[in-house]
Amino acid sequence: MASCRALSANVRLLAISSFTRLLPRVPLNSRFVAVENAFNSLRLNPNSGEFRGTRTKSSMAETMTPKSRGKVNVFDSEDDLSASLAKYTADLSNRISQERDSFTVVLSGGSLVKSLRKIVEQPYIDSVDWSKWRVFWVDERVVPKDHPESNYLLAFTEFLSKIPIPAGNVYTINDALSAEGAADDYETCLKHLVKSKVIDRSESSGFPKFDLMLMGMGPDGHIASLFPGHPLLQEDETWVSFIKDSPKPPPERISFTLPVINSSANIAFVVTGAGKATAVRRALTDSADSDLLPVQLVAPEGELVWFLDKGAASKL
Ligand SMILES: O=C1O[C@H](COP(=O)(O)O)[C@@H](O)[C@H](O)[C@H]1O
Repeated sequence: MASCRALSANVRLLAISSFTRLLPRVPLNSRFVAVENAFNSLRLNPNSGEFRGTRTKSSMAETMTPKSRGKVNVFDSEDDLSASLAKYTADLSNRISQERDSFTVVLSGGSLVKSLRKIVEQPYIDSVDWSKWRVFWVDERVVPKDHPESNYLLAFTEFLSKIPIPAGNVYTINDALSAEGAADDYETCLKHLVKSKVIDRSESSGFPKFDLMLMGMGPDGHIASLFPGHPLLQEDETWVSFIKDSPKPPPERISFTLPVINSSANIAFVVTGAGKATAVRRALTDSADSDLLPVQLVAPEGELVWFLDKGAASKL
C-alpha cells in the first residue's frame, strides 16, 4: 500500500500521512419550509426561483430550500456566523462520537478555516471529543507542507494546533510526490480507511461517505479544486484526482471528486463576502444554464447547510 503515515506529534507541520458520478440536480419543487427566527427571513419562490425576505431584529435567518439546495442560514456578522458554525459542528461531533469510534471531518482551504475559530474556544474546546476526530482535506495544493499556499499549513496554524487531536488522526497528502502520485496515494489511504471502517462507505454510491465536509466556495463557484468548465468535473470513477492547470494559483492540486463530495452525510458551505453573491445566487436558485457551476453540482446524500454572511446573501 502507498504511504499512509500518521503525523508525528510536534511536527504536525511536516510529517504526515498520505491521503465520483455526477448527480443530476433535483428539480425545484414547492416543498420547502421557511423558518423565521431571523434577520432576513428568506423564502424561495419555487416557481420563479426568487428569494423574498423580511427583516427582523435578530442576527440570523434560517431557510429551508428544497432538499437539493439545503438549509440556508444568513448572519448579520461573520462573528455570528462563526459562533453558529462552531455550535453546528460541535453538535454533530457529539452526536456521531456517541455512536461511533470516529468522526470523519473533511476541510477545505481558504476562508473557511478562519470561520472555524470559535470551535477552538470555550465551551467547545473542552466539550468536543477531539480524540474521535479524523481530519482530511477535500483539496490540497501540491506544495510542501510549510509552504504559505498549503491548505494543511493554514488549517494547522488556525485550527489543528489549537485542539488536542491525536497526531495520527490527521491525514494529509504526501508532499514528496507529484500531483498524480499524491492523488493516488491519498485515494489509497482512503481505501484503506474505508476497509478498516474508519470511514463509512455509501451504500448507494459505493464511494466513501464522510460524516462532515466543511467547505468554502470561490467567487467563480469553484469548490474544492473543481473549477468551472474543467474536465475534472466529469470524473466519475476515481475518488481523488489531480489538476495541473488550476486557474487559481498554485496550478497543481489534488481534489476529491464530485461523487465523493456528493456521498457525504453532511456538507456545510461557509461563504462570506459580496464578491461571492452572484455564485451563491446561482447555487440557490434554479437555472436554465447548461453550464452549471461546480457548486451547483453539489447534491449530497445527506444534509446540506449554508452559512452565509450578509454580503454573500446580498443577491438572494
Ligand atoms: O483554492 C481554494 O479556494 C477555495 C475557496 O477559497 P476562499 O478563500 O475563496 O474561501 C477553497 O474552498 C479551496 O479549498 C481552496 O483550495
